[in-house]
This record gives sequence, structure tokens and C-alpha cells, in this order.
Amino acid sequence: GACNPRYSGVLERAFSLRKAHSIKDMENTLQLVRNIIPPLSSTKHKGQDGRIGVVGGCQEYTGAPYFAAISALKVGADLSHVFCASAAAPVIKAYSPELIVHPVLDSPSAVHEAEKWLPRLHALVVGPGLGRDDALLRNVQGILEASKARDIPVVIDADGLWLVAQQPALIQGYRKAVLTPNHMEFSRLYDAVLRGPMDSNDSHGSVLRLSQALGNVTVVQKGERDILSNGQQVLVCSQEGSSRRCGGQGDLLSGSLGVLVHWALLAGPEKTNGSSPLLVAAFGACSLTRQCNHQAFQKHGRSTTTSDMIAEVGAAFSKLFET
Ligand SMILES: NC(=O)C1=CN([C@@H]2O[C@H](COP(=O)(O)OP(=O)(O)OC[C@H]3O[C@@H](n4cnc5c(N)ncnc54)[C@H](O)[C@@H]3O)[C@@H](O)[C@H]2O)[C@@H](O)CC1
Ligand SMILES: Nc1ncnc2c1ncn2[C@@H]1O[C@H](COP(=O)(O)OP(=O)(O)OP(=O)(O)O)[C@@H](O)[C@H]1O
Ligand SMILES: [Mg+2]
Repeated sequence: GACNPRYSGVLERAFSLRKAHSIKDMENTLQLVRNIIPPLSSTKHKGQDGRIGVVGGCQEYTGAPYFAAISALKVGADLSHVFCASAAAPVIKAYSPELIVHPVLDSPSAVHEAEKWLPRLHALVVGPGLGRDDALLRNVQGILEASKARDIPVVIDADGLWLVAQQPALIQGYRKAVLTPNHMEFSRLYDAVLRGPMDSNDSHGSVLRLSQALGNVTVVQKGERDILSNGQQVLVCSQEGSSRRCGGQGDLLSGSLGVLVHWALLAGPEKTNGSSPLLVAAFGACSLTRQCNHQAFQKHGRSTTTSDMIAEVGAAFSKLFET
């Protein structure tokens, strides 16, 4: 691998990017995020700023899909759908009147039911609170394949990444996929795809290699610093957050990313100065999540929960992107 000139060129670029990484780089990338945000306008119709679908929610987990779907709305999507198992649907509906909830994932006709909605969706977020039931995962596999066939961008998180670790071919080479693994999910994926443990001293290289091995899907490794790559470029997001690590923060990130991915692809590479739109979108979602965490922690300290972070989305968004 390292002797291949193309590969070492990429690595060099990644390393020099790491060295050059600074507050200034972060600011420059934030500017690109600002460029992709659609202006609010009185001439737009409902739906134009985003119709997002979240695929997840089962008997055990109802919070995660709710967090993802409500975050998409709070960031600025017009409509947010949840495709979940039937047991989760009344619970999710009861959390919020703003979400459209489809209790289809455990039905034998799940793929068909979800497919009916796909033409109306701009992006899918697959995995928050999905669980690991085989029958459910088979249906999600069908929904993913149908989404790819329609060229719909997909953010894959949580148990969606479990599915991808079992079957990397599902997203191999799909340029409209963004994966958002936490520490554990990343090492599981890395093991499955590269057939060996990652080098924990070289997280940049590991993220870069995983993205390349998956055919340049965008990979966001969440952690103390978020490391993002599309196999060509590596970005680091170290926006100040807090030391509070309550569950659900990743769901806020993947839900926000669903909207930002749609906006970034609409804006195109002219608006992102040649950088990959998906990478810019991912950087935006990471910055936003960490800023929400920072603001919520200032108010609530140790008692901060993801609901407190969601309450900060508006102010955090303005602070980062509307300055
Ligand atoms: N309220 C809810 O309904 C929530 C449901 N969740 C769902 O729970 C399911 C399982 O998600 P998990 O994230 O637990 O996935 P995993 O079952 O893969 O576990 C990840 C594990 O890694 C550990 N971990 C995380 N960061 C680490 C680090 N830096 N170093 C070492 N260990 C680390 C965590 O403690 C966790 O136990 C998913 O469906 C997820 O969406 C979560 O999203 C949390 C909120
Ligand atoms: N040590 C850390 N310091 C600062 N921020 C962190 C740290 N670890 C994670 N984060 C941030 O928290 C957010 C969620 O990351 P995390 O690794 O908790 O995801 P997750 O495990 O998928 O969460 P969830 O509980 O929603 O499933 C990301 O924005 C990430 O940048
Ligand atoms: Mg998660």
C-alpha cells in the first residue's frame, strides 16, 4: 500500500493537512458550510428546504430516531419522516406532533411501503435506534438498495453501520453515502472492511483508508476530535463541546447531517470551492452538534441531556453559520 505513489501522495496530503490544521482551517471550512445554506425566502413552498426520512426505531429504542428526525426539522428541513417498527410508532408520535411516522419496518411489505415515499424524500438517515433484529435489517437492506437505485443520499449511523459491517458491498462505491461511526462502530467497520485492527496511533490514516477501501464513501469518525474523509481529503472538527457524553448526541449529528447533505448536493462543488459537498456537510453537522453540546452544558452542566442540546440548535446554528 504505502509504496503505491498515488496512495502515498494522498497520505502526504492528509498529513500536511493535519499539520496545517488550525483554527483558521476550521473557519475556512465553516465558511463553505455557510455557502451551502439555502436562503429563507417567501417564494418557496413547503418541502423545498428538505424532506428527510429517518429509518430506525424499534421496540427498545424510540429516543434515537426521534432525536435524529426532530434535529433535521430544527436545522431547517420542512418535513421529517420516520420509518420504524410498529411497536415504536405510537411512542415516537407521542413525543412530537411534528414528525410523520410510518410503522412499516417490521411488515412483510416494508420495502414496498417505504419505496412509495422515496420519490418524495431528499435524503435518508439510516440506523438510529434500529436495533439488530435480522428481519428488520433485511428490510432496511432492501430500502437502502432502493434508495441507491434512485440516487438518494444516505447517512448511515448506529445500527445501520452494524448492517454495513456485515455487508460492506451494500454501500461500496456509493458516492452519496456518509457514514458516522462512533469509536466502537468505527473499529468494527475497519475490522470488517480492511480485515485487520486499525492503528489507534494513526486515526487520520485509518479514516482515510476506510473511506478509500469503501470506494470513497464519506466517513466521519466521531470522538474527542471528529475526523472526516472522503478518501482524498481529511478534515478535523474540534469545535469546542463539553465533557458531557450523554446518549443521543450522535443522533442529533446524523439527523442534522441528513439536511445538510441535501443542501450541499443542491449547492454543488462551486459553492464548496472544489471541496466535496458531502465533506462540507459533515463538517457542518459535527460543528453544530458540538456547539449545541457546548451551549447546553453552559446552562445545565452535568445534567445536560440531548433534549437540552436540541433546544440549542437554533442559537448554535445562528452563531456558527449566520454570522
Ligand atoms: N434514547 C435512545 O433511544 C438512544 C438509542 N441509541 C441506540 O442504541 C443503539 C446502540 O448504539 P451504541 O452507540 O450503544 O452502539 P454499540 O452497541 O456499537 O456500542 C457502542 C459502545 O461503545 C462505547 N463507546 C463509545 N465511544 C467510545 C470511546 N470513545 N471509547 C470506548 N468506547 C466507546 C459506548 O459506551 C457503547 O457501549 C443504536 O441503535 C443507537 O441508535 C443511542 O443512539 C443512544 C440514545
Ligand atoms: N471526547 C469527546 N469530546 C468532545 N466531543 C465528543 C467526544 N466524543 C464524542 N464527541 C462528540 O459527541 C457527538 C456524538 O459522538 P458520540 O461518539 O457520542 O456518538 P454516538 O456514540 O453515536 O452517540 P449516540 O449516543 O447518539 O449513539 C459528536 O458530535 C462528537 O463530536
Ligand atoms: Mg450513535
